Amino acid sequence: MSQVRAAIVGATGYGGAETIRLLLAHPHVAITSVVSSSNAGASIAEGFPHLNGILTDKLDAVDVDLLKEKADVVFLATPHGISSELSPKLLDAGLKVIDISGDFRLKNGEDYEQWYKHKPADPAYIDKAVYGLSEVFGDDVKGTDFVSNPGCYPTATALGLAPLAAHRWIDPKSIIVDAKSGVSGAGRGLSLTVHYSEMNENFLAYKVNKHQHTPEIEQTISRLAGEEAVITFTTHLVPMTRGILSTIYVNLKEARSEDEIFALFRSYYEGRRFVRILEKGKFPATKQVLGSNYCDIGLSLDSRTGRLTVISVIDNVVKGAAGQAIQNLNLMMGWDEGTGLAFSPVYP
Ligand SMILES: NC(=O)C1=CN([C@@H]2O[C@H](COP(=O)(O)OP(=O)(O)OC[C@H]3O[C@@H](n4cnc5c(N)ncnc54)[C@H](OP(=O)(O)O)[C@@H]3O)[C@@H](O)[C@H]2O)C=CC1
Ligand SMILES: CC(=O)N[C@@H](CCC(=O)OP(=O)(O)O)C(=O)O
Repeated sequence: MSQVRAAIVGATGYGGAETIRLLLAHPHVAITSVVSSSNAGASIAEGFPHLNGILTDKLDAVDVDLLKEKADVVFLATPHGISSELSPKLLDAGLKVIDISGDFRLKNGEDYEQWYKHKPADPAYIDKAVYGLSEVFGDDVKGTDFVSNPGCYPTATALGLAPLAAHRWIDPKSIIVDAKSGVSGAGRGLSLTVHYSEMNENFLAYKVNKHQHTPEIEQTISRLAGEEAVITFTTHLVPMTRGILSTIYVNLKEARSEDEIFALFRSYYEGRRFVRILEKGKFPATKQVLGSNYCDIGLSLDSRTGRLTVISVIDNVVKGAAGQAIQNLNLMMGWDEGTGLAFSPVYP
């Protein structure tokens, strides 16, 4: 099989660097361009010494004609508001695009403007973008040229709710999500919040009732449940580098046993190797998925309140970004979805 040529725009950020790390181990992909808007001409290894002797290519400038010449598929790991302009040009040039940013996730441009505070993309391209929550909408991804990769919190949260929503077992207006992330979720750029002495031995809630992932989770759950979902969603920063733990509370529409709920999750994710449903009474820790594409889910039905608690963990830069992006490339290309991703989590 000839190699697919991949370019990474935003290669000097955390999402881009992780895409590089994972693609270097992919048997059917060759990295042919790493792109920077601010540092073209420098070696990628200059800013990322872990790549010394592995990938030392010079960074290319952002240039659609050059990308057309050098690549078949472009991963965009850029801040919001860049892909909305760049993706249409790349698609028009005949390239495949996997957008790791949030620019094409929301189907309603007004929602995007309200939550992301950027101008929405051209509606024709928003329509074209396939939302790539791989285990849930993977069939839509097959054969497409344009994937909008889900956000990190929405990946952990929606995977924890999808079987219940798709089978209409839950009240989609009763969902409360309490989610925590490591600081790499905020990217490589510096800010006071992620400063070591501010974050070390600290734990805080942020963007309360204002997080841009709220409408994305609602969009997915509404689509699956066939009725409008409204969620309460609170995000927290934890002093660790990687990992998301999403604790989800939800009311069932009708009484169900815990065994029925476990059976539903196991059958929904049957054959999907990256979602692991834990045994009854076990709950996941972020460390058990560190550096991997797994999403581990624990469940508990509280017989006292009748409420279900779902706990879902991912590595934000792998399953929450680069790993799922590559899983989506595999689906786009008709390869096994686990190609290049079949490694164990890092432990300890
Ligand atoms: N970190 C995470 O866990 C996750 C991130 N994401 C999303 O992925 C995207 C990237 O995030 P992350 O890697 O964390 O962010 P970073 O801040 O670490 O990296 C973003 C990179 O984008 C590049 N960039 C900035 N401006 C432009 C521009 N005008 N044109 C092209 N490239 C530009 C910068 O590199 P340079 O100056 O060299 O061009 C920078 O290194 C974001 O949209 C984020 O929301 C999604 C899921 C998880
Ligand atoms: C810890 C942290 O700051 N996380 C980021 C997640 C950003 C991300 O990955 O999501 P988007 O692609 O939608 O920006 C946040 O909460 O905004």
